[in-house]
Amino acid sequence: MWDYVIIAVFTLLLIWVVKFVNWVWIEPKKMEKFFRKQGLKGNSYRLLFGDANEISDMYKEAYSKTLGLYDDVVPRVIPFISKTVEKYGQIAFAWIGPRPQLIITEGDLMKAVLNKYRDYQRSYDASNKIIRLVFGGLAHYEGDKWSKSRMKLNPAFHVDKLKQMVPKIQACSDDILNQLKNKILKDGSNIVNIVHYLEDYSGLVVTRTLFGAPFTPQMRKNFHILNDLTIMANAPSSPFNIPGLWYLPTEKKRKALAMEKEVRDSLLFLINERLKIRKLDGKRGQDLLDLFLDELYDIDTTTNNRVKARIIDEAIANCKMFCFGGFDTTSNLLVFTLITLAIHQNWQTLAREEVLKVLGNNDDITNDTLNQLKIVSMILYEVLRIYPPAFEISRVVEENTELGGYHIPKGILLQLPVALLHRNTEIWGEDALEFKPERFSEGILKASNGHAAFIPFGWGPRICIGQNYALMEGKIFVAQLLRTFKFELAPTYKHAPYAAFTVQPQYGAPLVFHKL
Ligand code: HEM
Repeated sequence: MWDYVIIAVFTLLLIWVVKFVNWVWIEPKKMEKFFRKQGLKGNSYRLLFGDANEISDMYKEAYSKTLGLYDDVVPRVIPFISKTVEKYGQIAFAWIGPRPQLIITEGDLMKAVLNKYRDYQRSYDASNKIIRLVFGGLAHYEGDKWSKSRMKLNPAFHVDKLKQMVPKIQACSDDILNQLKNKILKDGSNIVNIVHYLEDYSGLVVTRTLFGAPFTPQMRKNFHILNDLTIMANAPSSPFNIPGLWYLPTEKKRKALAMEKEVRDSLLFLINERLKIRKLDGKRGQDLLDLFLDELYDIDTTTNNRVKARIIDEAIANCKMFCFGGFDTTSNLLVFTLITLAIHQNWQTLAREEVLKVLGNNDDITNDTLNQLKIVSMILYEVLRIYPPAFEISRVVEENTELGGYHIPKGILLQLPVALLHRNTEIWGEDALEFKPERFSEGILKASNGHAAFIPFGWGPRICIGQNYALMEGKIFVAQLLRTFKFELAPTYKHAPYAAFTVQPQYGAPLVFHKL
């Protein structure tokens, strides 16, 4: 009997060892040979860690120094990717542990990948389990499930719906600007780190306009927890990328699950409150939260509890995703807009003149007046070009395929560094690294010399669902701020954009405000 047990254990161990050696050495080396045979270039695979140590060293080195105000931020934000492309060309391979990835910076290929959403899918499953705690719902669905869900949610961001939101968003922006004024009066100092105010602004806008809910301290905390989870997942040294590690009871895993539960419980409360109201007034289709719960209103009361639980679970996943999607991205677009306008005072003056001319003494902003703010739009576009909050987009190859004349096997991770495409001098011209909003004066296509190479919100069918909403939110805040304050960089400001999940200022954004 014991003989059989020993043989079984030994066989299992042997299978595991063979699989491990295959994963850690044979497969990566085979893949490297396959890539090189096709003329692709990249670092040689190094056992188990691949490029991980080099990536980690590069980040340490990049983050140890600050930049000059006019320096390019890419070598600091994505040091490994920018070096790899510099060394090996527009399509290069690299290693995340034993996992190969292809870095693609050629614009047409990037767009080809993003256009084919069934052939190249989101990489959340492939990345790590913490990411899955945040990225659920629409952003995580694939194929038909995604297209059905996207069709259902699109109306929440339709232009007519957005027009109706203008007064509500303006009210959010006024609330935040009042807080800023009060802080300056109370402290007697006009130096403020604007990051916290802009985070509150984007959290407030999402909570009020998409979920029709109050921005409670717990709601504010939810946005930050989701953000922290993505940073935890994305840390260059994160152990979560090692297969199997998630199943061990590590402290990091316990912490991540507890953080997610706090958000989940709070969103469940929000959903239950909405369901109570709907039961009383019977109305529906008011906002995004209603669209998440739509299916629940349609089913009859005899439907089994498992179906209801599934719908609520998906609504929570979507709430988390939209909280994450609409928070850090928009607030960092605004953070870098204010930093940039503080550096380029001439553009601040031009934008203020435009705002005062278009809005005059009217307190209320309308969709029409927003459309007339051409200079403000040009500035937001130029900031999105230089500091795209999502500085890279990734996909996984679903089936063996051909791309740009290369054979790419199933399962390969594709990295598409948006920030590098936005700096390509062949597309944008020799002044690509300079802040020049005037390049957008005749529209986006003209700015990129006819190349369609401006993709801060992604490209193709899975382009950001909230792009117009985010731009409107940004324009309203910038307009209201310019009517209220002049501002410049505080002497303590250090220019140090870095890659958390989005591009952020490493040491905050202290600005000096002068009331107009
Ligand atoms: C400046 C602000 C924003 C930027 C730069 C941005 C950027 C992006 C990008 C690049 C993608 C595509 C990612 C990919 O293809 O893998 C995306 C998708 C998405 N974004 Fe945004 N985003 C912003 C604001 C928002 C806002 C305000 C919301 C919602 C409130 C939002 C919700 C989403 C969602 C749900 C998706 C997934 C769409 C899908 O898969 O169909 N984003 N965003």
